[in-house]
Formats: sequence, C-alpha cells, structure tokens
Amino acid sequence: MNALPGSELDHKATLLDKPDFSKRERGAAGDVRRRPSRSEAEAAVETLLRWAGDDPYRPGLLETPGRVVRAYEEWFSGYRQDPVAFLNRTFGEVGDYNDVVTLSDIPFHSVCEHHMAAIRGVAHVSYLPVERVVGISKLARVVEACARRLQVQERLTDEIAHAIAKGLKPGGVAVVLVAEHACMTTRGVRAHGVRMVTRRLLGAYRDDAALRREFLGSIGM
Ligand SMILES: Nc1nc2c(ncn2[C@@H]2O[C@H](COP(=O)(O)OP(=O)(O)OP(=O)(O)O)[C@@H](O)[C@H]2O)c(=O)[nH]1
Ligand SMILES: [Zn+2]
Repeated sequence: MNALPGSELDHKATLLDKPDFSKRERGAAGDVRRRPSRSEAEAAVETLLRWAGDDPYRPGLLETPGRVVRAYEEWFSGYRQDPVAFLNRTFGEVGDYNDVVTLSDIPFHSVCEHHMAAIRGVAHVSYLPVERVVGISKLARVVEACARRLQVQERLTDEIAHAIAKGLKPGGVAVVLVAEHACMTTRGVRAHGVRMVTRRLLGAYRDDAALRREFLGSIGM
C-alpha cells in the first residue's frame, strides 16, 4: 500500500493554524490582536449575567465568572494544542500487521461556532498504516485537540482526517462523526434527539469501495 499522495497530506490552512488578526482594526472590545486578560474575560461573563437579568453580586453568583472562564479554558484547550504533534511517536515494529486500525465510539465534546453551544458525540476513526503505527490513545487526543475549539461539524471532521493524514502518512484515513448539537436540541427548532452524521474519507477509503464498506460496516453504518 502506498502512502497518500502529497496533495492529500497537505495540512490545509484552517483554524487549526493560528488566527491571523494582523489586518483587523480595533473592535468594540478593544484591540482584537491582544488576547484579553482573565479578569477581562470574567468581566464579560459578569456583563452577561447582568444582561440575563440577575445580580452578579448575590452570593450564589459571586464566583460564577471565574468558574465560567475556567470551564471555557477547558472547552477551548484545543487552541493551545497541535493535533499533529500527538502523532510524532510512532511504532515501527508491529510484526506482519498491515491492515486497517479502527477506533470506534471515541467520545468528544466541542463548541458550536454559531451559538457557542455544546456539540457532543462520538468519533469513529480508521487508518491504513504504511510503516507508521501510533499508540491508539493518540488518535483520541487528535480528536480532542481538534474538537476543543469553536467548530462546525463538517470542518471538525475534515481537520481530524487531515491531521492524521499529515502525522502518519497512511494509505488512507476515514473519520465519521455522529453528534448532537445543543443549539438545535435545546433552543431554536428544539429538535430533540436529532444527530448529525459527517464523514471524511481520504486515500484508500475513498478509492476502494470494499474497504469503505468494511469500515462503515464495522461502525454499524
Ligand atoms: N452545517 C452545520 N450547521 C450547523 C452546525 N452547528 C450549527 N449549525 C447551524 O447553523 C445555522 C445558523 O443559522 P442562523 O440562521 O445564522 O442562526 P439562528 O437564527 O440561530 O438559526 P436557528 O438555529 O434555526 O434558530 C443553524 O441552522 C444551525 O443549526 C454545524 O456544525 N454544521
Ligand atoms: Zn449552533
């Protein structure tokens, strides 16, 4: 099996790269090129609490801005991670094994970039190794690093697939995400139980119908 051709390995310029603020002017919140301080972020939460109609100085809410900022620090931890870097430590020695590796039902949590509401779901990830095999936890770490940012599901799917393609240079990569968007289930159209399914198939998974069927079958699709 040959590795994916170069064009597919190119890590596309997406939000996984650092945002380019250089051409922006000052926005309502000040100079957008400067990362706001923690206390500025907490003040923004306090404003939201007041806007909601509550009193941010009542005892139950006093520590809420600090908690919210710490929570968002976790939900946005992906901005401080390079997903491809998790794939640097590969194993060369896997005996005669030269077939697909699939990890199914990797839970993930992301944040919808339209409403900043939760996206919760599972990722199914598969790759066809060409010499480079990685510890399976690293695939889950790639999913996590891509998910813990503001996302739309289509781009999240694409970024996971391309990070694995770049890091492992495999014969193919397949990523399927099945997720529920809180912006659609808890507000707006309030369509409870709706799940969005997206997939990104690269290399052999895209070109070889039998391999694709086998993968989709193995994850119950
Ligand atoms: N394709 C795609 N759409 C998404 C995703 N997350 C949220 N959306 C949708 O993005 C759209 C944003 O539409 P807008 O009309 O700008 O926002 P809105 O007025 O809040 O829309 P409603 O949710 O219909 O109330 C909505 O249809 C959401 O359901 C995603 O990951 N992928
Ligand atoms: Zn949304």
